[in-house]
Amino acid sequence: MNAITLTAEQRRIIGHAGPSLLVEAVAGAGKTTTLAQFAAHRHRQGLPAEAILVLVFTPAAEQVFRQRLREAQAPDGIAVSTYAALAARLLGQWREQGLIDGAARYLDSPQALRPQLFEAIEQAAEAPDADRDYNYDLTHLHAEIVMRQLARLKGTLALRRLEEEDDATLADELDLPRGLLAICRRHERLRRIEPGSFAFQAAHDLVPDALDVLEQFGDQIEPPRYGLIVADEWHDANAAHARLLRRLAGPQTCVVAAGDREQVVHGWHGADPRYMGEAHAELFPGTRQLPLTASFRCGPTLGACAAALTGRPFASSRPGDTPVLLERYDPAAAEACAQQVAARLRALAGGRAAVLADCAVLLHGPDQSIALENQLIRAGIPYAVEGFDSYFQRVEILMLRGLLLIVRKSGEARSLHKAAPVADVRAMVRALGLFAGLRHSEREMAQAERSVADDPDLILDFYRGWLREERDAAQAPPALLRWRRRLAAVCEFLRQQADDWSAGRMLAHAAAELQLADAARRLFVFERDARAVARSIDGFIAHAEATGLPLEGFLDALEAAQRESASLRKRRQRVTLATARDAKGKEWQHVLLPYLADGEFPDPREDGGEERRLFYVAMTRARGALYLYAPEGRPSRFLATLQLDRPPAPPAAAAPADRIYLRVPFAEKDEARRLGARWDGIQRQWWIPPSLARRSFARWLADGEAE
Ligand SMILES: Nc1ncnc2c1ncn2[C@@H]1O[C@H](COP(=O)(O)OP(=O)(O)OP(=O)(O)O)[C@@H](O)[C@H]1O
Repeated sequence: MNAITLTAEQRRIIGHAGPSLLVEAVAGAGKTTTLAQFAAHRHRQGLPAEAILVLVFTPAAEQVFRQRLREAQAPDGIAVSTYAALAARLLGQWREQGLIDGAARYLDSPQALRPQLFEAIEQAAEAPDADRDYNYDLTHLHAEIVMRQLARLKGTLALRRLEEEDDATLADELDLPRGLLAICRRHERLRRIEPGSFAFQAAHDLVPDALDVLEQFGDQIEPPRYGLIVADEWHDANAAHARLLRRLAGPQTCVVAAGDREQVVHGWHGADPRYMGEAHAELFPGTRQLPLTASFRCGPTLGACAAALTGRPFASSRPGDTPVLLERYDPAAAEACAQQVAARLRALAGGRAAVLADCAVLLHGPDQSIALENQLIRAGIPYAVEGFDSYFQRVEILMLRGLLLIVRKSGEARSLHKAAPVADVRAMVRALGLFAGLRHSEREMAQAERSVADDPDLILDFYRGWLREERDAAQAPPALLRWRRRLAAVCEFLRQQADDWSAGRMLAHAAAELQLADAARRLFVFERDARAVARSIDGFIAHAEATGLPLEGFLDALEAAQRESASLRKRRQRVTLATARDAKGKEWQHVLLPYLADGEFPDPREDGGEERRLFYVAMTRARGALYLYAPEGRPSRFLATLQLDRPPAPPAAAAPADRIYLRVPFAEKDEARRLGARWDGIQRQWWIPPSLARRSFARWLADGEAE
């Protein structure tokens, strides 16, 4: 990238010398760029790289920040970390030093946490003071509710109060059932043996645990001290993040945070937009707020759409426009949307692969990728899948592929090795075992995978032996045993039809008989994940049906497509396929948003506000143009909000970069207005142009700014 010329606003931020600074700005206004330049500038002024810490929320944001640091020619030694990774590292160090107990087991997925969730539910149900009005179900849905509540209570630090306050008072205050709070308390007792000693930890425990240790053993621990801590995407901070940041900042630390309230997409873990305002100022008294007024990324037309969506002004300083184009597709035609997306990409690239590298197709969820990947493969368009697995490798698809391998009349025609790569055959064994709820040890599972990988025809033996045997009948729930028996019956039945039925028909039969959507619910704690899996299964079946191929032909086609996909994904210049959530902080010249249908985006089962913000994040990733794809008849309701039929936006006015912002208390706003100050709706601050005499506004300016 060419070196950028920093604006006066950016220079003012970078030159900030006080202890704490907060920047709020719309998408693409240069927050990350300016923070990276800030760090580079401090380093050039003599602050060692090791004294600088950059904190972000996701590995994807970490990647973006490192890139911006390189652009700012900052040294490699600057640490960029997620809060969770930092907390894990600190906990590890304290364990090594013997300050805290070393036994904590890390549970890396909601599924892995499920037994503990169920145990807490059971314990709470059996307690003498159990809430008679509460339903202590041992179901996936209930586990999800508990898990979400735990993440939120931890993120907001309300869980700590459970030890000190009684459930009834707290339940009233937090507007939660007393039974649910009691389960959360049980769970925390199972987990936290004593201060500094944890039986197990999930991702949402890491930051609150590190904070607890810091607060409880503060006198024995010397936390790492930094000269500068940079907090990007600060709008996603919850109370635990904010307190950890406060603890890490020593008296000499400069804390610089930036964010955009309209981009909060982590409400589920208690993200609190107040940290973009009054709560931040409470933690870091004397915080200075400085603005970045306009988006460098999104031109006026896209800016006007963003403003219409959010109800908040969106200024642009991009020299060119970012047009927004809407294409309709026929929802009755199976792959129409994916075909139109592929055609657009082909037209954009016009044979130049480099263009593709600056294009992204952003999805609401990974389950939407099947038709798209197939179209890209057919059209020979190189692509990369970011943040989720290509559909060939997803657990539900591996399970269906395993099922097809079981029911084919194998052995005679060719080896199974030809039907799928060895690594996939192993993964299929694991996926089948997962869906069937097999409780084999890791060692036994690995052995089964190895034998099937050595001789893939053994998949049949695996199925006959393990899937049908019932040696864990005593522990397995009866519904699961019934499901396994049904699976065995479906497989036997389908083996009889292998010569006559198409692969699509077989899969549709299996999905209906085995109620695969419900089976997915058994596996996933989060309803959202289970729904995505169910939709992905539907997508795969629709694809198989659309090919009309018999089983062997379909397996051949699948294998060829997978080979082609692997080779396309190896190319250097390729289109990015990602979810809107994973696209946060990134940008591309062309952004395509497919499947903007009613019921898809926004998903009516998700929080409406968060879905709108997710849509805002997705659309504001575009620099050059944004392409929207909506079905005829039932488009996403966000499209109407965008007011796409307004006349074209005028070219961007020059960046209002030279505004001088004032700190005017609410009671003095009329006085400021009378003197000529103007209101900036984005920054929610009063400002004056440089042409006005600053002396008249001195009381609202920082020291040194009034001259
Ligand atoms: N002074 C400048 N002149 C020109 N372009 C700039 C300038 N500062 C930043 N940019 C460009 O603006 C674009 C957006 O920058 P950046 O990603 O830092 O914005 P952001 O506010 O962090 O965005 P988001 O809110 O989406 O995370 C990038 O392409 C960046 O290179």
